[in-house]
Amino acid sequence: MKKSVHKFIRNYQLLEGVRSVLIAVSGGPDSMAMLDFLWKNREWYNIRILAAHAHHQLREESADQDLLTVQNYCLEYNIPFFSKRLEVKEYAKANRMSTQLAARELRYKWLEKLTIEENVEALITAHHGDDQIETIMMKQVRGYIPIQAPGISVRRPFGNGYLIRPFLGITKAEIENYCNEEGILTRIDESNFSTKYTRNRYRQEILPFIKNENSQAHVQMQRQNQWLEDDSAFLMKLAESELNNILVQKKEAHYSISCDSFQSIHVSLQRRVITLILNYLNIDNSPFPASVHIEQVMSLIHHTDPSKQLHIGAGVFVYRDYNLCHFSRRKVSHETNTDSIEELVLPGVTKTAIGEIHSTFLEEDMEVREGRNQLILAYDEHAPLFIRTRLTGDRINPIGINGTKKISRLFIDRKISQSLREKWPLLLNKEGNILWVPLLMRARGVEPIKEKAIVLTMKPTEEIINNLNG
Ligand SMILES: Nc1ncnc2c1ncn2[C@@H]1O[C@H](COP(=O)(O)OP(=O)(O)OP(=O)(O)O)[C@@H](O)[C@H]1O
Repeated sequence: MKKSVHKFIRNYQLLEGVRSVLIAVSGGPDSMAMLDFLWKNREWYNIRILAAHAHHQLREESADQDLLTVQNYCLEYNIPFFSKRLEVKEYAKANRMSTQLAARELRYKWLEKLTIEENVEALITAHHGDDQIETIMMKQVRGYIPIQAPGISVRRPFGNGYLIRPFLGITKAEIENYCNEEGILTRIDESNFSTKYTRNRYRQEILPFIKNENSQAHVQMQRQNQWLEDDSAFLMKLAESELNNILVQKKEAHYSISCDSFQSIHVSLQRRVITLILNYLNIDNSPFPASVHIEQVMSLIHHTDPSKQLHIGAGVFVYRDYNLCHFSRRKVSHETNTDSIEELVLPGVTKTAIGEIHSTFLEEDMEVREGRNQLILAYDEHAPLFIRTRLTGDRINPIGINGTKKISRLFIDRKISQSLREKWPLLLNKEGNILWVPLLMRARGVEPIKEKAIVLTMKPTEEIINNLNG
């Protein structure tokens, strides 16, 4: 293991020009091994070592033990040690996110501040080769924009310096062996075993299969990821200069490009140009665009349909005007309009003809009961969400029934009046699939993924309640 890590650090020149590092230590075997390894090799690399531990105040007793484990090691070797109690629960509540996400966000914010204050060139985390495999597999399955590398970066800009991961070339088993051999005291994170978290399911189900096929899969994936990262960085640079060539107009919330010029560049750069523009317009950094948005814009530009306007999400609209393609950010109305498609406000309240749809992020202790008036779904898979009224040919894959059902048939079966049928909201996901006809039917296969799930609740008007009861 020691040899592999030295080789990895040398090959990627991870500590070149680095004089001091801050190691993020949770108390688990990975980061304790990192602390021990770099401490014992500090003279070889000529680096100053500092350590930091974030106390998330979640599982109080065990979190105190985590802190003590790291603190004791640092005391023993006289390593400068920093720790902070982070208000994770409050932050999660205020930002309507899971406690896991909140802990990560707060931790990285604090660590970034520390690296700047302590004037260190690098933050070091102990992500390893197994983490790399899990991350790549999760991204492949869940979906990501394949113009970037899917895995964990060996090095990326962070604070005034870099975030570095020297263990990406070795496995968890190698790290555990190292801890045993060196007699390092470590803590076990119980949450690593719960199948409630997506990553743990991959760790338990997918990882053993891959390792059985090729015990060096982590080395392969690490290399592939690095090559993809280098290729993407190069192509993105090219796309930036192509964008300048095809740009006809650029205003604060508006970009116009020439379709002819766009079509003359390579398809690989076309996708990147669209991504660049959509990202420039995405001021609040919501998780967007998705690859499906890029495909939609590509087809808008290639197959001229002048009447077509795309609503990408985050208030960004794309439309054509002869040889021009316009990208424009507008304010999204919070009330639905019967003849257009609107993005659902997340989290928030959207008024519809039959009542209000309340959307919130799922909290750990929230009581929810899925039914016709409530839907829970995975944010990453489905958002942005849209609502619109029915169109001819609309169908849903109902839960509990094989095959699809016509929305028009559903309205007839449930004796919804003709005038209400025209106003009834339908909920669609980013791919345009109908997920929910509020109060009437849910689609199959929209089970929540606990990491970041949205709860949608329809609060119908009195009139609708009476109508449905009657
Ligand atoms: N409480 C903590 N305090 C300091 N560092 C931590 C803490 N928890 C995790 N880390 C650092 O982050 C690394 C990754 O840990 P883990 O996989 O649990 O975190 P994560 O939330 O998935 O992080 P990431 O978003 O970086 O993948 C650890 O090896 C360690 O270096």
